Amino acid sequence: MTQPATAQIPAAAPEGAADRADRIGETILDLQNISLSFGGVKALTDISFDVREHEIRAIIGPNGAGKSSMLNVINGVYTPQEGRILLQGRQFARMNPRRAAEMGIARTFQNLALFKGMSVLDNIMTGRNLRMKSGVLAQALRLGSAEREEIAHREVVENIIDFLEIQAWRKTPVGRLPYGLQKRVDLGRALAMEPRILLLDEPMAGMNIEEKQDMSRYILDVNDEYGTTIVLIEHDMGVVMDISDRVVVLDYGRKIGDGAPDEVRGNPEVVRAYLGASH
Ligand SMILES: Nc1ncnc2c1ncn2[C@@H]1O[C@H](COP(=O)(O)OP(=O)(O)OP(=O)(O)O)[C@@H](O)[C@H]1O
Repeated sequence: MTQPATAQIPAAAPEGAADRADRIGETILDLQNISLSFGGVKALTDISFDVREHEIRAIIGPNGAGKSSMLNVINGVYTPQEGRILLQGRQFARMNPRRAAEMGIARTFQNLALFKGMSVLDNIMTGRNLRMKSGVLAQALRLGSAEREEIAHREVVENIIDFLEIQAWRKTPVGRLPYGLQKRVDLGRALAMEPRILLLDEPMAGMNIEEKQDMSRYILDVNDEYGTTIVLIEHDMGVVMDISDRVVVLDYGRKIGDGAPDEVRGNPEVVRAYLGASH
């Protein structure tokens, strides 16, 4: 059964949005006329939007709207047939995951990409891989420079563990943690890359209300304290409207809305898409 749009699109003003608005900078990521098809299926049609430095930018839309595809275009997993990506002023017809990571894009996954048998500490440490200079052999032999490097990396990881308040589970295998905490560890792994842009794929999926509130606070804190630009996909409209500076709305692979939460909430096409949606 469908619910009235007002029930799905809450009217709460974004908390702290005015403060953050002062800190939002120039465009850091610009998607221009992106089209992506899988065989006969058009996942994205002529989508353009930009992301500004230090912004929290949400991508929303009903099931199958193209949100995950858009995130996969940004981090180079999918190559669009048309359009271009401008990242920090450099133009790309195609991105690839390694280049995206080297240019400071990190990502969390809807279906967690953690090593369940490894500890919280070691999982977050995997996020440092790209930044490690010394090879596996030097580290295994604990050669001087490799040891110093590992100590420095561990310090970054310990700071992230403190920041996310997961000290009590540092040595616990991730598979033994409740789902909400595993999501927090996945965020920690992405933060360990010290990203400039963080892509969050449904960070609150499967969480209870309390876990959602915690995760919202961590996202806002990452944005504030680390200055990280955040692009997030989220189904929970309440969360999106509360924490986002601007929202892009997709429906059937097309952009039907783009603006501040209040503007998007009042957009008749967006209301129609959500009234017609089954979730
Ligand atoms: N790898 C793929 N191969 C074929 N079709 C795909 C692939 N990935 C996505 N699609 C199709 O592209 C369209 C957009 O899917 P996408 O997963 O991007 O939407 P979404 O908004 O993220 O959906 P959801 O909210 O359900 O996760 C859908 O029709 C989907 O079936």
